[in-house]
Amino acid sequence: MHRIRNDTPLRDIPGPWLASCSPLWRFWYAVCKSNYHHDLTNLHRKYGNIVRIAPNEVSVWDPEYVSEIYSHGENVYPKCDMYDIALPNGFFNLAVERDIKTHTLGRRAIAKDYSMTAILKSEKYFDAVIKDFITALDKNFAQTGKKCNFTVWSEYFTYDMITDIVFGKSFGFCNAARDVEGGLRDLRQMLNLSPFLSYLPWIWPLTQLEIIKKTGMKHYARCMVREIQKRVREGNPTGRQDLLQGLMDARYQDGHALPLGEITNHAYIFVLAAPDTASVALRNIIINLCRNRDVYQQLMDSLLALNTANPTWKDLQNIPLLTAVVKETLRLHPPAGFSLPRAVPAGGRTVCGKFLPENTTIGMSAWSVHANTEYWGEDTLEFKPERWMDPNQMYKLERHSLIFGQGSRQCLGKHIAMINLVKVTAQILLNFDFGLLNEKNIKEVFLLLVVVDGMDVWFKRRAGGPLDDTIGSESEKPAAVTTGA
Ligand code: HEM
Repeated sequence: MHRIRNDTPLRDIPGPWLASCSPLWRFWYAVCKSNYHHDLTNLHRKYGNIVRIAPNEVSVWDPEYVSEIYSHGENVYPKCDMYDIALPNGFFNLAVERDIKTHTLGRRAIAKDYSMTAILKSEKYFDAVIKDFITALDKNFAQTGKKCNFTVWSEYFTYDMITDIVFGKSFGFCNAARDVEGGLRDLRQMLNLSPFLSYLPWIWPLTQLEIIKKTGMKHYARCMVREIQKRVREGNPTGRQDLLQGLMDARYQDGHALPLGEITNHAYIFVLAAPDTASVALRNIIINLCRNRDVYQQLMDSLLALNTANPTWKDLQNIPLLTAVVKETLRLHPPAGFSLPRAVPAGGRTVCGKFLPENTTIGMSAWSVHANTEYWGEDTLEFKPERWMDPNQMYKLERHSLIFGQGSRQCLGKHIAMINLVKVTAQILLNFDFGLLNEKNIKEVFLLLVVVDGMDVWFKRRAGGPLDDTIGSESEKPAAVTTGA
């Protein structure tokens, strides 16, 4: 232990003694206590801008280093070996590829389909999924008076949303009001295992055991493979340009198509990356609106002033507060709770005044970075959407926050997530009055992502809202919730 701690230039970097010589410190906080997102921030408060959190790993707190560690181009810090945990099938995997050149070429081959302009072409399909969600909330909760387990229902929505955009049809969780084919149960099982596997690397060989593969992802994997094989067999009868079609049409610079194994990996990653991140964001948006009724009221007034039951993305851009509420929620409760680890490039680097040799693992946690009062000011932990409406603050936030990561590995689905979160929030507000139940049961759990469990919500049709057929004359009411689909 003495040698692990001291036979390295990292010996001078402050941090807990146990962390400097064993992975057990992190295992205790990240796996056993499940509060690691806050524990890490407290470490930085105690030890400063750079902290040793494992024998070969440091965490950095100063937001100015975001552009150094998560950059574009030649100077990129590559992803570290923690990403090898994703089960390899031998084909390129966008989210876990560590080689910079391979990643750049692979991302370039598909990136055009994920720009804001490209994603907005699917707006009418998003509207249809949102409509299913609103109708299901109305039928199952507003009309019955039953409490809604919003932890689960927000996942139904985001799973429907991502399967619809990837495969051209949703898996129908909202309509069925249940976890179709056990896909969400599989995702949760995998999420529960992920800190354990990530922070105790010697456990990795176990992931190859048949029994773990089967319990973890059996149904989920079966659904993905079935949809892809069907597309290969039957072509694309609807002609809809969904993401799967985009992947099949995509070409590398030299003209070659993506092999099927690579397409499968992309589809897997999209359906893995979206439901948990976006659903936890939606839960936190609802919580913040319930706890900040002044902001809620301002938003309602602006939405009603639009005078339409089906505002488009473009209409909603006239309400900067709405996008600000979504971004502020993501800033205060970033779904990704782990510290986006990278490997220090060849030759080593000096960071926060400390020399780090090549291959040191280095990372920044969005939770810690966003909580840095020295950089952002004393009110950084307060819910203040207006900070996103001040051009100076917004510039700093867009550049140095880590909600979607930064640089060449920034989230590919950022626009999908933002459009859907903004639009679904608007529809929930327009259609329902709502509030939290049993607030003391709501808890955040660190599972690499920071999930929100135990969230119950009541919904009532909003008087005079699109679903309401008892109050107000026809002329006073906005049109019924129909979407462009
Ligand atoms: C609120 C929702 C979301 C959040 C907060 C989020 C957050 C992130 C973050 C922080 C990263 C960087 C990880 C790293 O650097 O290690 C990332 C990467 C990624 N995300 Fe998201 N994500 C969200 C939604 C989505 C959606 C809807 C998709 C679906 C297409 C998606 C696909 C990806 C992919 C493919 C990557 C890897 C990109 C690469 O390495 O080139 N994400 N996301």
